[in-house]
Amino acid sequence: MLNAASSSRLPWFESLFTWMPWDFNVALPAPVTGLLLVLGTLYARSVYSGNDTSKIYQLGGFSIVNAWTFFNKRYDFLRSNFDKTGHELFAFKVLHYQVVAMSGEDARKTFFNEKRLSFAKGYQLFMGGNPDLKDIKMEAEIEESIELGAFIKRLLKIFRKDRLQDVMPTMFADINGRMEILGAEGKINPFKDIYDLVFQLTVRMTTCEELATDLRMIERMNDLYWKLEKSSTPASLLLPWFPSTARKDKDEATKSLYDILSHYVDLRRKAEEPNSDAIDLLIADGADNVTIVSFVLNIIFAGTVNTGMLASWTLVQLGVNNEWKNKAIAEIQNLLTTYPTNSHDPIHQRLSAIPMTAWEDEMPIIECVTRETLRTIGNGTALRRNLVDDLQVGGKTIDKGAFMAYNLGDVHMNHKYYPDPHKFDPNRFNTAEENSHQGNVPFLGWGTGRHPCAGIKVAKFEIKIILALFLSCYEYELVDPSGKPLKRSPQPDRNDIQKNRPIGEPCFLQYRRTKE
Ligand code: HEM
Repeated sequence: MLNAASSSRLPWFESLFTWMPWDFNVALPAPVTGLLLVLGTLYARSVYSGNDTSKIYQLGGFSIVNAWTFFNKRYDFLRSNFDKTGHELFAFKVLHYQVVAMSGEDARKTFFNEKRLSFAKGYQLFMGGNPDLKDIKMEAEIEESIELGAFIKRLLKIFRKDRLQDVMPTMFADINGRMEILGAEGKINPFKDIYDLVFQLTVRMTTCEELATDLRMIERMNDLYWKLEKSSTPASLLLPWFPSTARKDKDEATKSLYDILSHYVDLRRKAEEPNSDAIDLLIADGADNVTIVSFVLNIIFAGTVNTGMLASWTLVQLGVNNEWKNKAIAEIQNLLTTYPTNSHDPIHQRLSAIPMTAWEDEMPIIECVTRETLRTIGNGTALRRNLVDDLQVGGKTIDKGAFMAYNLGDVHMNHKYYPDPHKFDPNRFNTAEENSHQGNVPFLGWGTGRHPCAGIKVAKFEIKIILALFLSCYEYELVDPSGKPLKRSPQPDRNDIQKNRPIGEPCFLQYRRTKE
């Protein structure tokens, strides 16, 4: 018989199973509780035991616990174990997979520069959320380097400077359209509304006019991406063969996204006149539907997640830093004066007359602000897989097949490189300051070494045009859910591996339109 006195819950034990596909959240009889306490103690003892100093420090513990914390509390798991062990490398098991967590300068250099490490295989297992047509058996196996190379070649073609210049007025019109819906004053949640806007802009740049103007279809696609994110649980990623609900949701969402995009590709194939939209360019290159859809799905994922995150956080930071907000506004005003148009035109049209070169090279203030924002929030974990036998790091050997994890916070939150690292201070990146450090301060927000971000130009461009229009047309401040102004920006949830949203209650931008 179970009653309140004879049963209890063990939070740590429940936590082992919250990632499993079945519900284990039940009250336990006392004898079971006792047994679990013994097991729990054994587990705790074994966590840091039995290490050979010539080898990489091996964490003990149940691999299932490591799996759970590595997925759900990744940042805390890595940082706390570096602190506890005092080692620059430590290894642990996630199920039967060996993972080596790395920190320090030597490890960083190997991690980002060693050509025998696989980028794609690193992310495949431990990062979900992106649509993968292989899940629905719709992609041919191609050698990774060829596949990645072809992907980046297409990406650079779609995002060429002249294409961005051409599409700029339409993008400004898209942003303006959304702003008109917002009305003269109100409150938005940047982590929803700015994400949605970035999603729409990315669809605009990577698909075709027919889809980019169908807001209901864009919303449907956005919902499907959310479904993908939610279904990226440890169980669905580590046990893809297990028929969990999450796995089913993931496959269904991928299939629906495939069907939607494939429909638009067919539509463009049948069009009488080809145009210069991205899908038409890909068709003209001879790509089949699976290749086009796979490409577009991945770009929308890469584009929306990171760009949405950075655009939202930059607006949040400026919402509590008036000094930098005013400097950014002055920079935009200055560009409007340098590239004059009819001052009676609506502001979005005047901004779209600024040439691409100016967006890239003539906005040093906004560059510093976004870079500092990225430093303070860009603390995700980069992943690789070792494909060779004898990879040496710091005199220790990393086994063939092992996964490797490097958290960007190792640099971005490091007092050695960035004193008072939690302080938001764009001055760290003004050119004179950077020169005084002789370029020795590493910055990993856009990656480095063999896999630097291929979308950096387009991401920066999108963020700048959103900021330019928002800052030019609205007065705004950061407020809590009750509308009370916030003095400080919230902290990002560094364990939120998908989107880095704020910890705690949501924050809002309370705005008032001041210009048309
Ligand atoms: C604010 C926005 C963005 C940020 C902060 C960002 C950040 C990064 C980082 C840190 C890496 C390196 C990861 C690693 O070494 O493991 C990376 C790589 C990459 N990013 Fe971005 N990214 C952003 C936007 C984009 C966009 C918009 C695209 C595409 C449209 C994109 C495409 C890529 C690709 C393809 C790679 C891999 C490059 C390669 O393997 O050589 N990114 N990004």
